[in-house]
Amino acid sequence: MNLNASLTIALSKGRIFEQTLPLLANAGIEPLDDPETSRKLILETSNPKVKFVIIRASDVPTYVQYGAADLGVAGKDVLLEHGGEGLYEPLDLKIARCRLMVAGLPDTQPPTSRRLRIATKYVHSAERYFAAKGQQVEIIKLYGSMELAPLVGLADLIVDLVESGNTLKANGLVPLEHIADISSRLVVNKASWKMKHEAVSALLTSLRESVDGE
Ligand SMILES: Nc1ncnc2c1ncn2[C@@H]1O[C@H](COP(=O)(O)OP(=O)(O)OP(=O)(O)O)[C@@H](O)[C@H]1O
Ligand SMILES: O=P(O)(O)OC[C@H]1O[C@H](OP(=O)(O)OP(=O)(O)O)[C@H](O)[C@@H]1O
Repeated sequence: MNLNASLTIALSKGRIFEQTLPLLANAGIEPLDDPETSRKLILETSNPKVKFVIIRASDVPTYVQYGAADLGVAGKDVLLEHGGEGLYEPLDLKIARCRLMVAGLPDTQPPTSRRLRIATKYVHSAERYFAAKGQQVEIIKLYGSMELAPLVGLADLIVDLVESGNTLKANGLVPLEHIADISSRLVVNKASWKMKHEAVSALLTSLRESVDGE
């Protein structure tokens, strides 16, 4: 792909990097270093006009919103929390698919003397979900290992991602309510969309062809 402008793409290590790589490779973009072994945070690629910045999954929308990256790949869960300000979300890459769910111990009863406590990393999504149901809850913000919270009495329920269900099962929890289907999306900085439209469109077209299997 012959680009007329340079592009910076924000990616997170792990499943998003691994699953985005084949799509970018179809567009002729391959990293010159492996982020799993290199400590570099800026990776050059086989296309001299394209570089990757390697950041935390939940930081991707922020980098793209402020134009520190032109594009990024972020889970819909992360985008729902961020709110999407300053971003376009033109393509569902259909990778890193899972569900955002309410889960808990199988026999969970709503408490009578206090609000239901929900432990989650997804504070905004959980607030919106329970508010829409007209249920008053207390949200407890955690940064990981949500599955532990009901086991040690920190919360009644959790809101977390479920794929195979193995993590819930291993901890004696069950999925209870489905909040949203999640997959990763290509996000584009609104200014880059205008100023670098030709380059962004070329990449978008190529990624769309890969996703649709054309
Ligand atoms: N078990 C899973 N199966 C499929 N997709 C998942 C799963 N867990 C997370 N995802 C998706 O992949 C994205 C990246 O997840 P990853 O585990 O790499 O980052 P994280 O550890 O959740 O984020 P951070 O480092 O910012 O805390 C998530 O935002 C979500 O959209
Ligand atoms: O239904 P499952 O297939 O078991 O997947 C669900 C698990 O996957 C995610 O964690 P992940 O493995 O990404 O670890 P993390 O805490 O580093 O995000 C999520 O937070 C769940 O714990």
